[in-house]
Parts: sequence; structure tokens; C-alpha cells
Amino acid sequence: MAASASSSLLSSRSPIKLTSLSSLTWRLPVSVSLPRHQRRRASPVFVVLSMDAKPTVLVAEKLGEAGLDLLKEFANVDCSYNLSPEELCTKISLCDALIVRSGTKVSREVFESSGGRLKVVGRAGVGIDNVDLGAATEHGCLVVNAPTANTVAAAEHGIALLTSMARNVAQADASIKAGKWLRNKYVGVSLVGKTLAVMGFGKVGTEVARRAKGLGMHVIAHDPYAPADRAHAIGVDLVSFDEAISTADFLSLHMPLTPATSKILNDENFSKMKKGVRIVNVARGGVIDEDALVRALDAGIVAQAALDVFTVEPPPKDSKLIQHENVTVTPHLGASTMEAQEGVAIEIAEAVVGALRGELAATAVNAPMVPAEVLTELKPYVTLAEKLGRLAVQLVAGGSGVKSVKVTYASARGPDDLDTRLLRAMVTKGLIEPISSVFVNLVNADFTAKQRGVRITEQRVLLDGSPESPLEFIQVQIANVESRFASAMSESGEVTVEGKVKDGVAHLTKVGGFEVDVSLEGNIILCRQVDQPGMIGTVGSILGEENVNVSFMSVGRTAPRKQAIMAIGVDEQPSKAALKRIGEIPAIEEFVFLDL
Ligand SMILES: NC(=O)c1ccc[n+]([C@@H]2O[C@H](COP(=O)([O-])OP(=O)(O)OC[C@H]3O[C@@H](n4cnc5c(N)ncnc54)[C@H](O)[C@@H]3O)[C@@H](O)[C@H]2O)c1
Ligand SMILES: O=C(O)[C@H](O)COP(=O)(O)O
Repeated sequence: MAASASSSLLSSRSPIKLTSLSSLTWRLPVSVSLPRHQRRRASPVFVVLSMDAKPTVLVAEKLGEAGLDLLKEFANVDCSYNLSPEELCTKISLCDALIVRSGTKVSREVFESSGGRLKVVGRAGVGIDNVDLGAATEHGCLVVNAPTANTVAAAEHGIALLTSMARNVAQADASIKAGKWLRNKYVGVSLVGKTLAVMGFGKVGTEVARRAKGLGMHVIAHDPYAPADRAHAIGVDLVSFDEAISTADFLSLHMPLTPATSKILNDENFSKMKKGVRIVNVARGGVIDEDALVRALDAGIVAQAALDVFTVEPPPKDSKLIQHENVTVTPHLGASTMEAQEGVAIEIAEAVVGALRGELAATAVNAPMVPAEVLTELKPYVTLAEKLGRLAVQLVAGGSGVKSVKVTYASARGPDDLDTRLLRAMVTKGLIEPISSVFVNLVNADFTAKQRGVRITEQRVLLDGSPESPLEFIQVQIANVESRFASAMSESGEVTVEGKVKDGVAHLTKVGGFEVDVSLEGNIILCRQVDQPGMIGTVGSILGEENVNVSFMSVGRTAPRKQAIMAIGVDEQPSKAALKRIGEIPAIEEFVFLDL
């Protein structure tokens, strides 16, 4: 038996001031009860549990070979294209990750059908409007995309549509193949000197703008979120939506499909445009009200449109829009170059494999992105945060209902130098997993807490000293509850546990008002006792006789020979009989076994 005892009443830390209180103010009613057996061990995972078996990745749309090769090094890869929604729902329960392009709807049903196994959805491209992000988050499923590899391809396709529309290339080609020679009919318009409004000045929009300037066009842009200096740097003026649509000879659409952009080009806005305007859309079909576009084409407001994307893909064959003689169409080819598809495949395969390994992806769409170096530094604190959550919730008397949790981070670093999102998520994981069947991770932690009516507030304590280590201690307090272990209540009436990282290992350093020091590596027995000689030996002997290995012992007391708390780290779970024997030691006033 290895046992060490320490007792300390004085705290060496020096709180200076409280900063940046951020809170998640959720107040749904919830009542949680505390089962005696804890179902999961604490695990220092970020996004997914590490898996012993090879994970399975379902690739539901064509992906470049280089990406498939990367996936195959790490996972079983099932390439099944053209699945019906029902087939996808059936298959998904056997998959840890799913990779799609824009042609697969990853609906709520898909997440529900996965039975919790699906941990990552990789979108091999930019637009994630085909993935139900809300459902993904609720199910703790990370969504990653490949946002950069197809930018140039999309921009080049936009320019191809712009130039070919202006010179009637597609229509003229079709007419020659139909045996005609119509030189007068297909007189085009010139681009040089014309005003192009780029709607959405992001990655693709910027590249389109650069290229259009090279064609001698006057380029303006509208994007409520783009910085004006980035536009100025390439000689583009950012203007209001109304100015853009009313002054443009050509409009090129490059914004995402969101509730705010859905059908943003509608009857009202077409009526504000210059007569004879020409429109290119390589963004998403849904940003245009397609019926309104047909009316605007028929009325001559819109002279021509060149469309790569449609509200419904593929669009109905008899669609008036598709059949319109002034409309040029391509079947969502913006990202379809050899180079872009190879790049996208590698980008998404790396993101999915990283996520399956438990790393946080740089292209996460529904989780905070935490840089790798920050993650490395925070790793032991992540473990500490989760274990403190697990301890705190187990100290709550069953049926009390955990509703109000305060997490305090003490650090010499300023608030901007300490990203606590991961820590908060792990405290939440620790709080919720022992009392539910929900798997909690960085993706769904906030959602799960909100759903269960757990309000988590965060507080920073700014310490003097060196900001070398990110945190001095973390404290977790649960208010408005009773405790199974009365000594865990702070003077102000909260269940309180506090811990720090020592030599890379998480330690419990405070329970209620008592200072202890026990490494959080096994399980813990907490005893409140009268401080008197022989207690460590008495409890240690009982555990030894029951073949329970003690990893650590620590005693915190209010004053010599008064009350003390003994924290005992044990590798195994003691039997009921052993716990009963400990409880029967006369000097022991209360005790609790906590499963980490
Ligand atoms: N046709 C294709 O094959 C293809 C290929 C790549 C990208 N895309 C689509 O093109 C679009 C742009 O892609 P990206 O990579 O440039 O994305 P991006 O995120 O880099 O750029 C989108 C820009 O739109 C802006 N925006 C958001 N709301 C807006 C609004 N209401 N009005 C104006 N601008 C708004 C954003 O601020 C952002 O700057 C996406 O919809 C994407 O799915 C299509
Ligand atoms: O959003 C995108 O990346 C593009 O629309 C490409 O979609 P795709 O991968 O289906 O070609």
C-alpha cells in the first residue's frame, strides 16, 4: 500500500480580481438523480472517444483517390454512392464517419438512425446547407468541411459562365450542332468597362473579383461581413445591397445559403435592377427565387442568367427556368476540376481522420476551433475539468436537481489568453455523463446542458505571478442542492470541489472548505472524521484486507484534533462490506465513495 498524507490549512494563492463573467443562461426545468453506479470512466477526449477497433467511414459521393487512400490507412472505407435516404439511414448505424458532397442530404433522420455511432460528418466542399447542423450538434456529431480546395475552381467556373453567357457560347454551340449558322442572332455584349457586382466577398467572390478586374470590368461588391480594406486592396468598393443590385450590369452571386440569403433575389429586388442585367450564380440555387427569375427574364429586366446551382438538384426537366432560351446552365460543376477534387478529397480525409483520432479539426463547422498548441497545453486541465465535474455531481444528494453550476478559473493570464470553451465543455461532460446516458463532447456540451436546464456560469480569478502555466486551479460549485457529504458544502452553501494540475496530473485540492491533495487517477473515498492518531492506518488496513490498493491519502483539517477530511485514492472499487466497515469506525462521521 502506498500512502502519503498531507495537510494544509493555508492557501498560497492570492486572488486579485474577478474578470469576465460569462454565463450560459439556460433555465429549463430539470431534475437529475444520482445513481450509485457510474457508467463511464472519465476520459480525456476532445471530440470522440478513441476507438480500439478500426473505425468505418462511409463515403457516400465520389471522392478523389488521394483522399480515399488517406482514409484507408486509418479506417475501413465503404464507398457506396447514390444511396436512397432510407439506405443511408440503414447503413449509418454501422459507421463512425460519413463523407458527402452537396448531393446527399444529411438530415435529422440520419443522425437519429446512427444510434450515436456517427461521430463525424465530412463535407467534401464548402457549402454545408445539405447537413442538418442543429441535429448534428444535438447528437454530438462533429461536422467538418473542406473550405479552401475548390475556391479557384468555383471562381474559374463563375468567370467561364460570365464570359460564355455574354457571348452566347452555349446557345451558339447548340444551334450549330442543330445544323444552323446564326451569326446575327448570337451577337453578344462586351465585358470591358461594365460594372460587375460581386455578392458575397468571401473566398470565391474575391477570386472572381480579381479575375473580372483582369477583364477590364469595374468591380463592386456587397458583403455585410467583409472588411473594406480587403476589398480596397484589390481595387473593389464595398457597397450596400441596394447600390450593388441597382448599379450592376452583371451580378455574380457568392454568398452562402442561409435564412438571411434565401431567395434574396426576388420580385422586389429584381424590380430594382437595371434593365438588361445579367446574372451568374455559382453559389446556391436557393439564394434566387427561381419563379421570380423566370418572370424577370420574361419581362426583359434580366437579359440573361448563367446558373450552376438550383433550388432542387437535379432540377425538373421541364423547368421553365432551365428551358429558358436566355439561360445557360451547368450541373453544379463549380468545384469539378481534377485539381479541386483531389485537393478537396485530401482536405476532407485529413479532417475526418483527425477528428476520429480525437483531435479538434481546424475546419470544424459546429464546434469551437482550438489551435493544436493550445490543446496540447490544456490537455491536463481538460482531464481535471472533467473529473471535477464528475466529483461535484456525485457529491450532490440524489433528487436535488443540478441547475446552477459555477466554474471558476484562477490564472495569471488575462482573459484573452485563456480559452475556456473546452474546459467548460469538459466540466459539463463530467457533470452530465454520470447521471445520464448521453454522450457529451465539445460539440454538444452546451446544447446538452441547456436541454437539461443546467445553467453554467464561468468566472475568472486573475492571479499575480507568472502566466507560464495556463491555470492555477479550477473550482466547480453546484448551488441550490444538498450534498451526500455535508463537508463538501462551502460556507456559502454550494457543493464545492477544486483542483489543480501538478506535474501534468490532475489533483483534487479542495472539498468544501477543506484542503486536501489527492491525485485524480483512480476512485476516491472521502471521509470526515475526528482528527486523531491512527485513522490513516485503520482505514488503510480495512482496504488492504479487502485487497483494495490505495494510491494516495491526504488529510485536510480545520485545526489539530478537530474535524478532518481524509481523501483516499483507490485503484479498485471497494466492496459494500468494506465501505460498511469504514463507515462503522467510530471516529468517522460521514464518508462517500466517488467513481472517477
Ligand atoms: N458551384 C459550386 O460548385 C461551388 C463551389 C464552391 C463554393 N460554392 C458556394 O459558393 C459560396 C461561397 O463560397 P466561399 O468559399 O466563397 O465561402 P465564404 O464563406 O468564403 O464566402 C461567403 C461570403 O458570403 C458573405 N455573406 C454572408 N451573408 C451574406 C449576405 N447576406 N450578403 C452578402 N454576402 C454575404 C460572407 O460574409 C462571406 O464573406 C457558398 O455558398 C458555397 O457553397 C459553390
Ligand atoms: O459548396 C461547394 O463546395 C460546392 O457547391 C461544391 O459542391 P460539390 O462538392 O457537390 O461539387
